[in-house]
Amino acid sequence: MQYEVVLPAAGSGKRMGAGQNKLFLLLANKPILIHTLEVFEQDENCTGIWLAVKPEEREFIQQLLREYQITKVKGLPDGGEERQHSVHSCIKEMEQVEIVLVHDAARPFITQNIIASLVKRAIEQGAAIAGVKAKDTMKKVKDGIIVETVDRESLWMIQTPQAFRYDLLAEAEDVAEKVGFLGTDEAMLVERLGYPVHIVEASYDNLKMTTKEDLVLGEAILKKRGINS
Ligand SMILES: Nc1ccn([C@@H]2O[C@H](COP(=O)(O)OP(=O)(O)OP(=O)(O)O)[C@@H](O)[C@H]2O)c(=O)n1
Ligand SMILES: C[C@](O)(CO)[C@H](O)COP(=O)(O)O
Repeated sequence: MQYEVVLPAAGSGKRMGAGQNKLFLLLANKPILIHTLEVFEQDENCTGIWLAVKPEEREFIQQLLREYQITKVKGLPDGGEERQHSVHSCIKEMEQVEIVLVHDAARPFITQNIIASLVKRAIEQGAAIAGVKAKDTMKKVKDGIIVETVDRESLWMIQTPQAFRYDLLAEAEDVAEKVGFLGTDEAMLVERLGYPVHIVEASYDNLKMTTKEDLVLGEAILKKRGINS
């Protein structure tokens, strides 16, 4: 059940509006980035971590890794213009492993149980991603007017981790780069190859820290887990 994980951490946090990389913001007095890293550092099945970082932030992040005794990081490749490029830079640098997970560094509430379910399914099926069923009615809108209500029963809100056989994801990333296809998650790149991607039900707590409101929710999730500011 071993795997290596790619954590894209080279974003700009525009929607957070913090004026800095949102991963450096504190939740319960610890950087968001460290919360996420500690889940994988403490997972015995994780044999390596790859962090895509902004060059100008590399030294600060390396300092954080030392301060919080994160020992599994194998590389800190340069992030790219888009999230997909940041992930691809890690995939190109790492050596072939059986299973690779891609997980947003901005999702600090992931649990080892969900990770284990994803890795197991990826070993069985080749590709498996985290998600939760849509709770709200979803509609397509054009020019401010509803054009379609989408059947909610078939809708899932997709998260990370996304787990793949390494060679499958590497091929999908290479093909996407070659044809100039840009997706919002890794599964899209594998789907377009015609390969079935399986869903694993995760948790509504597996939030991505995106806007300021998420920080309040994040503190509440940590408090629920007995981790207080
Ligand atoms: N070029 C990019 C863009 C995003 N990310 C990472 O991908 C994850 C999910 O992206 P998102 O939540 O969109 O982060 P940002 O791009 O920083 O946010 P925004 O879109 O609000 O600027 C984050 O951990 C972010 O650091 C990355 O490594 N490289
Ligand atoms: C990969 C992802 O987290 C799945 O929901 C999401 O697409 C990332 O989007 P972002 O805009 O790059 O945060």
